[in-house]
Amino acid sequence: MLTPKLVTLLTDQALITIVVVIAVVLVVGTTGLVVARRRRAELPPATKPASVEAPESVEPTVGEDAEEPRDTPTRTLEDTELPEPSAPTVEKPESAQGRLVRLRARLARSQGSLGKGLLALLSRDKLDEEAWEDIETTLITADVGVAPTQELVEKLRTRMRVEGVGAAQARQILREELVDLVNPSLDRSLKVSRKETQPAVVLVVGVNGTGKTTTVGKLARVLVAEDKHVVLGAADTFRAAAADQLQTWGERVGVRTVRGPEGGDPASIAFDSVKQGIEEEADVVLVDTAGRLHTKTGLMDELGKVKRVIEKSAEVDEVLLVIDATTGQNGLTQARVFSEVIDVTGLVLTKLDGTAKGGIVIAVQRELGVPVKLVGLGEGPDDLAPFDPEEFVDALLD
Ligand SMILES: Nc1nc2c(ncn2[C@@H]2O[C@H](COP(=O)(O)OP(=O)(O)OP(=O)(O)O)[C@@H](O)[C@H]2O)c(=O)[nH]1
Repeated sequence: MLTPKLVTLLTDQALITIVVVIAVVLVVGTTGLVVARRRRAELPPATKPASVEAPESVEPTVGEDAEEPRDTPTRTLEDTELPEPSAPTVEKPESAQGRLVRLRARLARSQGSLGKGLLALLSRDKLDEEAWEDIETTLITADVGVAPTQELVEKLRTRMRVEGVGAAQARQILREELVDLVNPSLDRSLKVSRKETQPAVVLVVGVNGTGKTTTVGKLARVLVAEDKHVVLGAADTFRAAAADQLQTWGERVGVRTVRGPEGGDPASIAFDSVKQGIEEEADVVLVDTAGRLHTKTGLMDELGKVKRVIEKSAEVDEVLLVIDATTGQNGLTQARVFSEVIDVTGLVLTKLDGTAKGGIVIAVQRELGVPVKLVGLGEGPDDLAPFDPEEFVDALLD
């Protein structure tokens, strides 16, 4: 029989046992939970599958780009080549010596028929009246002009009579007389040297289309090849593209172009370009002008103003008149008008490569009393050369 004392003792033991069991269960359970949490925290992050199936290609529909997208999986950073930063390339213009040799050959090619024609006629065994008439016609056809032709024929007649005939003799006499006619005593040097505090200023004038802008560009190259510091003035505000054209010429040889608004005042641009030249301590400022020949008074007003405005800050050292050699008598008439409105100091004969009428050199010098200083012999950037009478005549006779 259980005594009350025994019952109390049993109950106490049972209670202790229950408490111990609960405590053990609690401790084991908590430890399990903590370990499980830690394990989960230590697991690596979920990775993508090693290969992903490319989606089936789908034809692009309206509004989608039909080309392969730029960011396809095959494009990696390594295949993308970065472009080299492009530095502006400045050209080195051809030296004077190089261009003279090359252009002499071109001159000989274009003018050969004049020289060879004359030589063939003069070398005839019998120089009768008909032969002399043919010589005259050849000279007139080559634009030598009537008065210089008669002068030359007269001298040739006398010398051939006195000194005798024969091919070698004829060549020598013709060479001497032609050189004399082109007048080697004229000063053909270009005034392009800086003075004490000022750059030299060259104004380039002439009828539109004769090659003024091209000549300014080519002349800049001649001067850069001589290590001169050049500034260009785009005072041809009449033809919209002229300033761009000039700037392009300048950029090719690292020369600055001063320009103004389209249709702006040419005199103010000419002034600004000279001011820029003074500031930069340039050797020479080349000013391109518009060539429209509206009326003589209009032309006089415009060119006169350009010159006067420049002269507020610097002297104008050269006024170069550009004449297109292919325009013959017409070109001469236009040149006369220009020389009446402004004091021309030198002539530039362009497009001599495009005509066999090199006699224009003689005619135009006679007509205007001004020396040909430069000749244009092609559209290439270095196709401009100083004019040399002996070289010119030798090229005719080669
Ligand atoms: N074959 C040849 N073409 C030339 C020569 N000089 C200039 N030209 C060409 O003649 C054309 C007219 O030249 P430009 O320099 O634009 O003439 P521009 O006198 O400035 O004309 P405007 O600005 O309208 O007054 C261009 O196509 C030139 O390439 C040359 O010596 N030989």
